[in-house]
Amino acid sequence: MREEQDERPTRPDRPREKQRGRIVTRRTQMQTSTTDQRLLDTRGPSDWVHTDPWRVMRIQSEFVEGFGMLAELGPAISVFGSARTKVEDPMYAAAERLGGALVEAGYAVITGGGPGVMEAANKGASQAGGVSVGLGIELPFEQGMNPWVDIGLNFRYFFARKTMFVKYAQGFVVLPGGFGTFDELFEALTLVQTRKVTSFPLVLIGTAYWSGLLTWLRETVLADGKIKPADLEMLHLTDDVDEAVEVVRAVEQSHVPAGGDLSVDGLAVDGPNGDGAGGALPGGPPAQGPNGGPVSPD
Ligand SMILES: C/C(=C\CNc1ncnc2c1ncn2[C@@H]1O[C@H](COP(=O)(O)O)[C@@H](O)[C@H]1O)CO
Repeated sequence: MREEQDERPTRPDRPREKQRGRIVTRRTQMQTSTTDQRLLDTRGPSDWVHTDPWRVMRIQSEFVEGFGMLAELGPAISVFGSARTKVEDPMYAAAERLGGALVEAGYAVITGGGPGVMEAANKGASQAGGVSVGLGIELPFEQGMNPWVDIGLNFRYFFARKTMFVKYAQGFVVLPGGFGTFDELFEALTLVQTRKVTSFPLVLIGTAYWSGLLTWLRETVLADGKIKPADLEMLHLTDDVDEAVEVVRAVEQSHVPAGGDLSVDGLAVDGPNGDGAGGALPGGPPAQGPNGGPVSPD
């Protein structure tokens, strides 16, 4: 290995010095060991592996591996939902159908790689002959990847994993879930609302499950002025797996920014009340961009 630390020739008018990159050291600050020696000498204390600078390297490696694995994935949709959904639950069957339908529509399916809805969506995707991706997370109660993940990567850090869900997907479809699912949904909502991502459909499957949340968002959060009417239009609510896939396709093919008018090619992307308004919420306002107009990509 090449030595990064050069000792400069001594000049009578200057103290001896060593240079490490752009750092110059002299007198007591000059290290006598070389970089290679310090790297290869394993006899020192190992506390450094628990320090933040070292963690930064591990975090960086998660981004590098994630980007490397997913960069050539092609169009994909991230599917979220409860890790606790049982095989007998109708939502398991819905997630399985969704995985297959997304593959038939030309998408890879990305999940958290765990049990429940994740497993079902991976199963549907894999059995349909598509690309079934699992982005697992290290948890205290380790579960391992579900058996239907065909390409998997395990993460230590939630935030690195969450970047992959957004960066390599064209949209999210979210089935009933708990805190983990809410976290993923609300992160996406924030990213769309703040226009960090554009043309990003967010579809909720399960009207009975999600209606209470949507009512609260409209009657409390919106009524209290904490969000704008158009913010609610980012969400599309349905019970129909095929409609969920159509919403995703319509947004992607039209490249209409998320939150924009989703009426495309005669497909009125509709709320559950079938009023053709394009809004997700019963009685919600008609679809338009967050500021009443289209959103320009960065
Ligand atoms: C809690 C159980 C298993 C945990 N295993 C998980 N594996 C992978 N991803 C997970 C897991 N648990 C949560 N997630 C992520 O959050 C979402 C689901 O969370 P929820 O609270 O269950 O809604 C999911 O989309 C994952 O990304 C039980 O067996």
